[in-house]
Amino acid sequence: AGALSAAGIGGHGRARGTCTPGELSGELPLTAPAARSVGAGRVMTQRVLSGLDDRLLVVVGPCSVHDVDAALRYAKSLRELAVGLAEDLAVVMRVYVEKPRTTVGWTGLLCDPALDGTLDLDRGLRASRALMLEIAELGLPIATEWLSPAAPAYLADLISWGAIGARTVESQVHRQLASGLPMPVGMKNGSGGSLSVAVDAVRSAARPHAYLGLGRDGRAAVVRTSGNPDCHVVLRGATGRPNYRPEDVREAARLLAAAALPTGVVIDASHGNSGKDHVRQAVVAREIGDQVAAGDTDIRGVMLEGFLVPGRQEPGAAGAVFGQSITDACMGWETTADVLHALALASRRRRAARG
Ligand SMILES: C[C@@H](OP(=O)(O)O)C(=O)O
Ligand SMILES: [Mn+2]
Repeated sequence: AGALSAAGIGGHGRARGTCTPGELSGELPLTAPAARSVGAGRVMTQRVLSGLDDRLLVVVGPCSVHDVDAALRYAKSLRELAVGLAEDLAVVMRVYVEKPRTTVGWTGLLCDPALDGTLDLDRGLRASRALMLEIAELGLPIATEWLSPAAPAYLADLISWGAIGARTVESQVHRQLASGLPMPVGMKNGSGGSLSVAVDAVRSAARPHAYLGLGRDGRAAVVRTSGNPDCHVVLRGATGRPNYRPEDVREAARLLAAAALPTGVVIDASHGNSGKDHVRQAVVAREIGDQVAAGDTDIRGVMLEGFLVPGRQEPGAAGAVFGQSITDACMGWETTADVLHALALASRRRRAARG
């Protein structure tokens, strides 16, 4: 008999209560410094995405967080670099605690903090919120992908920019979720490369919705949303089909304009745009920088996957490498810093070209 049997549905699962969102916030409250960082990060991303702020948004960090010490070490280095480049770049750190898998695999810090399939979500929820709090208190805005519809109730107050991934961008559940979130949300193009599903997702998320959700008290709730006006498309390519080039940005702008939506996009230099090859990713990021320097104002931001050590390793590998991704391959710190300097120069050149 499954959990759903309690509801008379029958099924193969079983449910056991966990902390409510209110209880987790009570254990790990949003502090004033963290709230200031989150709020400033939301205003920054909204202003850059709308074009009010002419800098370039850079969403950068590891594909996934599996080791909180390594993530914090990275955050401290990134914060320092972000301050130095703040004239030209608006930097937000990827703190991805939920990982969508094409088939099966490790599902992230929130679901499997021990990296061993024990799926201790009680521990993962706390580890995720505690890490995000520490990073926000550094004054570094945080980006994350929203996967479980219940996750925002526990973590949204710490996030300045969200993503709906390529595997869930067609999901009405995720579009409804995004329509009520208090931060800009990037809609990745479909895993097969479809731009239109991302444009549809932006349109849907901009509208009010009502859905069955989770309240802070942990009870099921009817969630009513007003619509999120700060959603946008993220060009992340697809297998063998990169979409970061000028003609792709023009196509995205055409589809967005046809839907009476703002034409600004973020381009993900990783994933389908570089075949998850961290060496190729740096080349792609520089090419995107060239497009920015040439004056392309529809490119509002760039997503990069970078960590302390380049490449990737298997989860739980013997002799695990500190600061190396256990999901998609990432650029190392030095390469990421070089790319950020190049993107800052590109942003400066775009500003100069616009006079
Ligand atoms: C999950 C992945 O995003 P995408 O949905 O583009 O594969 C990522 O950002 O690590
Ligand atoms: Mn990734």
